[in-house]
Amino acid sequence: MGNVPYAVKQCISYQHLLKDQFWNAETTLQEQESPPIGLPPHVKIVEVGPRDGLQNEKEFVPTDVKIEFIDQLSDTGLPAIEVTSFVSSKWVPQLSDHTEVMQGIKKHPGVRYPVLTPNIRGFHSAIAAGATEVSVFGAASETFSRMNINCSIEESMTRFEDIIKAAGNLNVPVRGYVSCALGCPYEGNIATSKVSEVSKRLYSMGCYEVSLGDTIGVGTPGSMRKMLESVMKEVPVSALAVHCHDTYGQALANILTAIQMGVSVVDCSVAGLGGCPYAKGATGNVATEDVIYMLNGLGIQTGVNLSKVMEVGHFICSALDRKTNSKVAQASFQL
Ligand SMILES: CC(C)(COP(=O)([O-])OP(=O)([O-])OC[C@H]1O[C@@H](n2cnc3c(N)ncnc32)[C@H](O)[C@@H]1OP(=O)([O-])[O-])[C@@H](O)C(=O)NCCC(=O)NCCSC(=O)C[C@@](C)(O)CC(=O)[O-]
Repeated sequence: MGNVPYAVKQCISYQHLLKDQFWNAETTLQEQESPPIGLPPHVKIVEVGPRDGLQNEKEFVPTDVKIEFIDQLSDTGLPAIEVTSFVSSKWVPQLSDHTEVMQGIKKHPGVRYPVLTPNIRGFHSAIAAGATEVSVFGAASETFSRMNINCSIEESMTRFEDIIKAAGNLNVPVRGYVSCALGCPYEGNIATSKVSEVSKRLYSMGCYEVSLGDTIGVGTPGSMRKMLESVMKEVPVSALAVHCHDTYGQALANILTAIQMGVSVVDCSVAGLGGCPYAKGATGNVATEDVIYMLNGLGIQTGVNLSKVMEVGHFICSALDRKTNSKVAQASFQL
């Protein structure tokens, strides 16, 4: 017992040490001027917490909480924040306030605010609400496509073509998702050739970036490598992003594998929030805090302030009455 105050004191100073030395990208980068050979010097973080993170929440998250959440994220240095989805409110009731959220947030210059649009109706609603970037979301699994957007892969491509054409007329950039890139909740293994085929179609249609989703978090560094080798034959690596759920605890290892292969865009969700309503059992995305901590340690720049992201994670977890899924936040706030 006599040692407790001393141990606590040590822990507190340890936390300060962490805050000064590991949370801070500048300090880490000064010591390690460039990342190891073969790794990109900069990684773009796409924050999907307000959309992917919240879409599966059972209780409706008040609109003003969503707006405050996004406004706080805008102050962290994140270059892109996925705000909401212009989908059917019957399918995803949690995001039925898409217009109010889009119109309520303070848009920072230099931050992109993409929204999900499954069809031309969603695209028009998004533009009317002030969106200046949209994402279409397809899948490499036929069954998942039907369960998620109620149409075949082929039909989804026709819908996306309409969106991309309309977006082109308005100079609105379009991002593309390929779900089930490393496995499907209904079909199990998905052929890498199918992932590369759908990725190629989205890229050829005009998506400036294709995000490869491990929707149920079953991938491993081995399957990530195999899948990327196949996709990179069809789409330049500079146009690829990875979107890893952490169901099996493999997300950081999978992201590191992707980065080692030249991918420099990573989707993640603050506090590891999330899950897809049409992929039962899948847990949240990899936590933004954990990705930034890893990248800081590798000397890879993101431009994102880790301390500020952790504060936002604390805000949203308090609002949801939830424990964070970020290991970095758990370790840092344990006292
Ligand atoms: C695509 C639809 C709309 C087709 O849904 P549907 O039922 O086939 O469409 P419909 O045309 O028959 O319309 C049904 C109702 O929805 C309305 N509707 C139709 N379109 C819209 C729209 N845009 N906005 C608002 N309402 C819309 C339409 O007006 C109608 O209303 P009703 O007449 O019954 O009152 C539906 O299946 C849907 O909304 N799906 C969304 C599913 C979703 O958001 N899933 C989660 C995101 S994907 C994901 O999480 C994976 C990802 C991206 O993160 C990557 C990864 O991890 O892999």
